[in-house]
Amino acid sequence: FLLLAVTSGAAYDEALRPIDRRSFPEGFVFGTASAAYQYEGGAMEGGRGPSIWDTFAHRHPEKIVDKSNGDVADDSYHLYKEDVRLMKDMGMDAYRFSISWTRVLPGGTLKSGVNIQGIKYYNNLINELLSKGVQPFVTLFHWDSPQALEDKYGGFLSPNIINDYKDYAEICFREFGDRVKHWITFNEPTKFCQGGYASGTLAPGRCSPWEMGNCTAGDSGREPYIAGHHLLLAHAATVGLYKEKYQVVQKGEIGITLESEWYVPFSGSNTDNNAARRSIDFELGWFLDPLNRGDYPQSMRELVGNRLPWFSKEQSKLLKGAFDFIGLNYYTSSYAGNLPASNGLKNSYNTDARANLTNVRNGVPIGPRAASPWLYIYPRGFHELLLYIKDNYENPAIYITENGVDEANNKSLPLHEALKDNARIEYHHKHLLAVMSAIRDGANVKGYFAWSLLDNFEWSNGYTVRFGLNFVDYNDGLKRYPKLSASWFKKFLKT
Ligand SMILES: OC[C@@H]1[C@@H](O)[C@H](O)[C@@H](O)c2nnnn21
Repeated sequence: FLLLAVTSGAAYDEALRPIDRRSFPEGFVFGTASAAYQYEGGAMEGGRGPSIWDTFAHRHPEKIVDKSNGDVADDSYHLYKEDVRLMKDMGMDAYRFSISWTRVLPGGTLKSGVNIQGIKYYNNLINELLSKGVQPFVTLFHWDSPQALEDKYGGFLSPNIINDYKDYAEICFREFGDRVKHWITFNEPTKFCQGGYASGTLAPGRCSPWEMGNCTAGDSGREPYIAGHHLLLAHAATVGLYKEKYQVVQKGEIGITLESEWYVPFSGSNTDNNAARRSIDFELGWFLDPLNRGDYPQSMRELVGNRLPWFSKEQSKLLKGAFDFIGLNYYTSSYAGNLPASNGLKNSYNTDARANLTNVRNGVPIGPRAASPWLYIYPRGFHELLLYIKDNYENPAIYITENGVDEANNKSLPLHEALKDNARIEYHHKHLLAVMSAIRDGANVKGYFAWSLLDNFEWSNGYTVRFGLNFVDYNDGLKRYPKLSASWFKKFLKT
């Protein structure tokens, strides 16, 4: 027992104990994840309307490292059957994908008309998945709001988005809910609000003049919180609709995908410990506190003050417990040090937490760095984060909806070399061990989705990094080639 206790405690760090799916609870779901704008392509095909990402990538190619966009991406709009074959071949139980709001409602609103070709595409994808025994996990919003609503009333900056989002969700419940039993309302609201409205590095690319995003408009100290507030109200309204009108008949479950890093205090000082806690509050608690207890974290109330909107009593009630599960995306961890409150700081979500975040302490990185500059490999953080959620948020049911690592898109590497992604095998192995040890410590984790099935359009990094278990040859018809990690998962999942 002692040996088990020792290995289970630090297994994800040291000994890479051999594991397979039988190391996880019966019924634990394994899958891969994707997103519409990053995979589908067919941006102007099949009646699809423009999203804010179409506008952002075309209007600001300078904001994308290789000036690329998602017009074609992996062309899953045409190649989805090949994608399903790959996941089936790995032995995956499920596939998490997102629906493009503007492929279903090109003008964003119900009144502007439903695009039958869009409904047809998603029916084809869902039916193909089910025919191969793969469960669909559907994200309704993965950052690609309708441009028409951005133009009409500023998208998530307006409360009008609440009803328009709810109408869009209801179309999806009605058209696909007989076969889709796992719904995710939003993907990573923190990243969407921070990237879209504080730093301006993601669509719609709004920020204050002093931020790095070189934006033409925005207010980094207010707009992230306004957008996040309306997103939470849209989530609550949609969960209420699903539970009232669809869940009893369709017998599905609904949740939201949140993301968080783990934060290690830079030093053992109290001020650094508090900075680490504030960092989690501003990243995870921003959305998980309202869902758990009906209001934002105390630290946000104190530090953001009158820039942080209030919930009415009724809204708090609608929000509290508005989920059957929490989707959690984990990739990396950082050191957090206290950032003394100084008058010189201009209001921005990016500095409101008063934390100085770094990945290196005294010259030593927290872990090996992947291709993306923000991704340092620290599996221990996954274990700590899962236990933190268990202990501070009443142990909610959790699906790991994304976990993964990237390598650089090295165009001079011959194909057979590019497929040797041993670093990705080690990453997933160590992070799966971290999940196992968290489950052993009582965390209620129900599934794990690797990001990502395929190499894809990586937002501001374009196609310069590769996150896929399967290689996509962008120079030869977007052909897919399983990397070594795909074979590793095939063995891991084989029973
Ligand atoms: O950066 C890799 C991936 C993106 O490709 C996903 O779209 C996004 O949900 C995410 N969140 N954290 N990391 N990721």
